[in-house]
Amino acid sequence: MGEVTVQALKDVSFEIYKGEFIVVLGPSGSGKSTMINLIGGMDTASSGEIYFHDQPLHHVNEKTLTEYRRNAVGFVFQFYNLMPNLTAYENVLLSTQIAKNPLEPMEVLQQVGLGERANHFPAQLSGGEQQRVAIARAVAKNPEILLCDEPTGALDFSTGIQVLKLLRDFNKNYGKTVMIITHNAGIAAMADRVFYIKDGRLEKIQVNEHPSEPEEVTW
Ligand SMILES: Nc1ncnc2c1ncn2[C@@H]1O[C@H](COP(=O)(O)OP(=O)(O)OP(=O)(O)O)[C@@H](O)[C@H]1O
Repeated sequence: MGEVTVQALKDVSFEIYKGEFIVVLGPSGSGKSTMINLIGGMDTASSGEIYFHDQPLHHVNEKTLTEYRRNAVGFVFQFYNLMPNLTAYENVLLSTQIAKNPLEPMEVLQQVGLGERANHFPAQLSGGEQQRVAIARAVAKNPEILLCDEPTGALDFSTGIQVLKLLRDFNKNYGKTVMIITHNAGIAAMADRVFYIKDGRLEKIQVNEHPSEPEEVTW
């Protein structure tokens, strides 16, 4: 930034395995979003290496990154980012139209409990319902990795637990990798592994031998 150099991540090195449920915890500004954006191919690192299976994501062109994002990655954001002028169904449908091996949009909407609300626009849905549409949209692409940036940050406790349950179901039922970044230490109990980020460094990785069920999580 002008004369100031901000190093968002430093010496960070780790592997994520297929089907893991990872929670990344850290204070504001510690580098969590930067990490998830690098893994999701939304940002490129100024140095270092990132691989998805054997495919490098560093030093690749925008077309390769676009294909990677399109086929391998689903994103869930804190503030849903739904298209306001499309219905719930159309929001999900749109993402399946660019994916290689998508799931049936209506089936996924039913799985998140919104089959009856498919023809409603985002403004006609509550925050929790909008987040469920956003999860359906990400899941319907059938990605290998689901990256979630503060997915429960704007929700009340019980709606947050419902959303965590959906993310956990996707992880368990489809064997997909889920990574959640959050300030909320309570969510860490659900993870197979917890990454603690501080000042751009990966301070510690904690392994949970017995991850909690979403219903047991509290904050
Ligand atoms: N585009 C950018 N230009 C300059 N600095 C940036 C940029 N993006 C992030 N940073 C800085 O990099 C550091 C890490 O930011 P990042 O957004 O990854 O943190 P975070 O842990 O996700 O924070 P929060 O929980 O508040 O979202 C911060 O110091 C931030 O100010």
